[in-house]
Amino acid sequence: MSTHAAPTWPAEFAEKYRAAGWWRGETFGEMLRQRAEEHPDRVAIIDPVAGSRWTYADLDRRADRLAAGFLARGIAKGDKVVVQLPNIAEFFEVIFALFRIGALPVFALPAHRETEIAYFCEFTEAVAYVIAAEHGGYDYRELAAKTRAQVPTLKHVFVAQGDPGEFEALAEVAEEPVGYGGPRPDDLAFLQLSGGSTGVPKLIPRTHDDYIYSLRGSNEICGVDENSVYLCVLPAAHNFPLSSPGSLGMLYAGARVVLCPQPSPEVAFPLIESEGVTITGLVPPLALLWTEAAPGSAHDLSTLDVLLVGGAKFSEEAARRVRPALGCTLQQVFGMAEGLVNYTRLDDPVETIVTTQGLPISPDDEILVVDDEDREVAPGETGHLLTRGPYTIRGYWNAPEHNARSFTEDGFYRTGDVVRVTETGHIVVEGRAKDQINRGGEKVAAEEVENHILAHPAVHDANVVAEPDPYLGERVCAYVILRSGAGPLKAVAIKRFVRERGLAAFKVPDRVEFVDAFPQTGVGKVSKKDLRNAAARTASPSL
Ligand SMILES: O=C(O)c1cccc(O)c1O
Repeated sequence: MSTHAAPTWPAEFAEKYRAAGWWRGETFGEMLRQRAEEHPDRVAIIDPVAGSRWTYADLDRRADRLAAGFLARGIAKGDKVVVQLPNIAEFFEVIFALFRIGALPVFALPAHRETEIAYFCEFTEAVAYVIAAEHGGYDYRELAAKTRAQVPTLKHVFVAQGDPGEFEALAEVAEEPVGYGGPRPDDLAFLQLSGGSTGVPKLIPRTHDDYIYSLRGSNEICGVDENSVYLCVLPAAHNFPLSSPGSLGMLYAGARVVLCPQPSPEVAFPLIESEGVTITGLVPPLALLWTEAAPGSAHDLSTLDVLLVGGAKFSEEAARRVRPALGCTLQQVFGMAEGLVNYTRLDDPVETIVTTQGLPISPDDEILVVDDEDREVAPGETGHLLTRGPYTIRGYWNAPEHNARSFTEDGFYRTGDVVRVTETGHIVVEGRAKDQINRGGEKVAAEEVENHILAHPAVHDANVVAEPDPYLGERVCAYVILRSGAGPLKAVAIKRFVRERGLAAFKVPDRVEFVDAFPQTGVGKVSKKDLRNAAARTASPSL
């Protein structure tokens, strides 16, 4: 059955999820077609910068025409297309065009640079790359030129917005729609990025059936209906704003998405007022900022019903301030692009909302909390979270060795999170076992950053750990041992070196400390725990 380059659900699980009604045989392409037939004139996407308000009929027609243009350029079912776009309406036009023909978007973030983009393109043998000409003061055409020179499979670069330069403008690609055989519901819909803890990012294969179920489940839990208006504040391709319940949840419900070009209260609050936004999702640092700004704001935020906060730990004190400041219900969300998503429920008692990360979406989400030997801990005890279910992957794309470590033999995903489950079944995140820094919701794999620092000719060894930050929660701290004989080096030289290797800015160490040796554990391994403690002791109170 499977043509996936990744493990998928065993037949008996697939049958169970279909019989339970979780997988309903829907695809994204058909879903949009249905919505456009049901309510063609309802507004689907608002892009305030471009001034566009696309109805469901508009989005449907655009996706069809672009799909035809992609097909005419030889982009076919199963092909990979790296999509790196800011929060603009074309993001949806592109991904629905790809969904329709069964080509797979690979969701890059605007913050990714040469190293990441070249890796995504090479690893997936991408045939096309979609960018905006410029965004946030950065020229993506230069990035595309470098990437194309490096990746032979990459035949097309499409520029969705701005001067295309040497590349093809997306607006020129559209053609009269043609017939095409779309994907099946159990085919892959796209590749999402893992927060990961390994040297290179892992790719997460999601199917139409499984992802659409997570949208339907999220919509129900978050009270989304056709009157909802979602403000997409975080980068649109991120799993959280895409699906929890996110933009795709809105399109599933026949609701409305307002694209926010920038997350500051100065930009977001006027949009909440003018568009009557009812629901949005933020990472904790932004939730803090909004909570501080709202009481003094002249803007009417009264339409806002629900604020989802997730991506990193949200402190109880900050959580308590959300309703008084913003006048809306807080919903904590603890999710992962690999699948499992937990929400506090809208009618949970306040104490539950401010102290837990909620309950899974599905009755068929299986949760295990285990010790270091994979034995279940006693109820209420803290341990490693393992999970399996109707929208949690059974393996990363093309990564058999990594999969053997990240999944148990019976298909549970090792999340790397350390949790406990309360008597009511609510999950409380207590920490993590994976070697990762959670920088305000952006997950940074320590090993990936260490590898880049190690490439510096003067560096003998490097260890990267999290240090506390009052705003981001955590930031990236690198401990570096220089080679004997290497001249003195400044911290900025390491930072610049890493940045110039073409790494997303959020991965560049915030602090670099030079040391003569690393603390060791009893068995002589580097003690990251001691390094984290040292970093915490010496961290400056703010950036
Ligand atoms: O990846 C995440 O952090 C995340 C957070 C909230 C909701 C999600 O779906 C997520 O994937």
